Amino acid sequence: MVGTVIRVAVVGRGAIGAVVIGELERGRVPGARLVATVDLGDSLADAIEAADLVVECAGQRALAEIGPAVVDAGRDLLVVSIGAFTDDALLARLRRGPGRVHLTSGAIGGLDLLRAAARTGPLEKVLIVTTKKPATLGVAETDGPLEIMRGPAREIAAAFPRSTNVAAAVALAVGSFDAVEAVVVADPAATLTSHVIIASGPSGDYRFEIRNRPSADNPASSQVVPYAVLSAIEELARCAST
Ligand SMILES: NC(=O)C1=CN([C@@H]2O[C@H](COP(=O)(O)OP(=O)(O)OC[C@H]3O[C@@H](n4cnc5c(N)ncnc54)[C@H](OP(=O)(O)O)[C@@H]3O)[C@@H](O)[C@H]2O)C=CC1
Ligand SMILES: O=C([O-])CC(=O)C(=O)O
Repeated sequence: MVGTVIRVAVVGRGAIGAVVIGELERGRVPGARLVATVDLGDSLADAIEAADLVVECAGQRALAEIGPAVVDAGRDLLVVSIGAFTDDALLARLRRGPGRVHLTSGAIGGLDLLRAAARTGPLEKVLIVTTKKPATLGVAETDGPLEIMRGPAREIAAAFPRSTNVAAAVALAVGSFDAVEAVVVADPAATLTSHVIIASGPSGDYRFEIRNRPSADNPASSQVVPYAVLSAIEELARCAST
């Protein structure tokens, strides 16, 4: 299979999708070729037919709508809107395949270490605190940092579908949506979006602090996210060709 090029379809042409599409069009991902892009109203069936890999950049509701058709057709699916998997049935449905489901690391990192730590035994504590500007979270202006919501990652990722997919990514890495506590903070001074992840367990104590520049096109999404998607596509292309 050396020299295989994977054919990529991108669903969603918003802040994340547009950058992914542009970089693929410019040939910046070795081993991958853009064959289709899909926005609301376009034919998903044609894109699935043309592609080996479908990249979802369209939101949690869109993932639930398009995911089954993608994997049923035997196409691989790279998921950005991971918070949709607060619905256990959706994740189980997609994992039935035959297409495979892959997740982007998105706006955060450290998921590999958290996954390893969770294998050493139950983690005593896993916390993710996300801080964004109030308008970005869709809440009223605040005078200073204000905690908007705290709860299990399952509730938070569903309550803020455009802003806390990272809580779901942490939950999937450690294997529990209910053991991960997530907090959303609105802060008018948050010119950078921050995600602080704290965990402890038998293998040690962990603390990651991520401070991302928001996308100019959609401040709810961090600028780095499409580049995480592109890295994942490159890795999948490398795997397909060896
Ligand atoms: N894993 C992570 O770390 C992160 C995940 N995300 C997730 O990524 C999603 C996309 O982010 P972003 O690009 O910034 O959002 P945008 O709102 O900028 O773009 C989403 C695009 O998808 C389109 N769309 C909606 N439904 C469908 C559908 N059924 N089929 C095809 N296209 C559709 C929208 O069209 P229209 O505008 O017409 O509705 C819009 O153009 C977010 O909603 C969020 O859930 C975001 C950041 C980080
Ligand atoms: O881009 C980010 O910083 C995180 C985000 O919106 C999400 O997890 O949905």
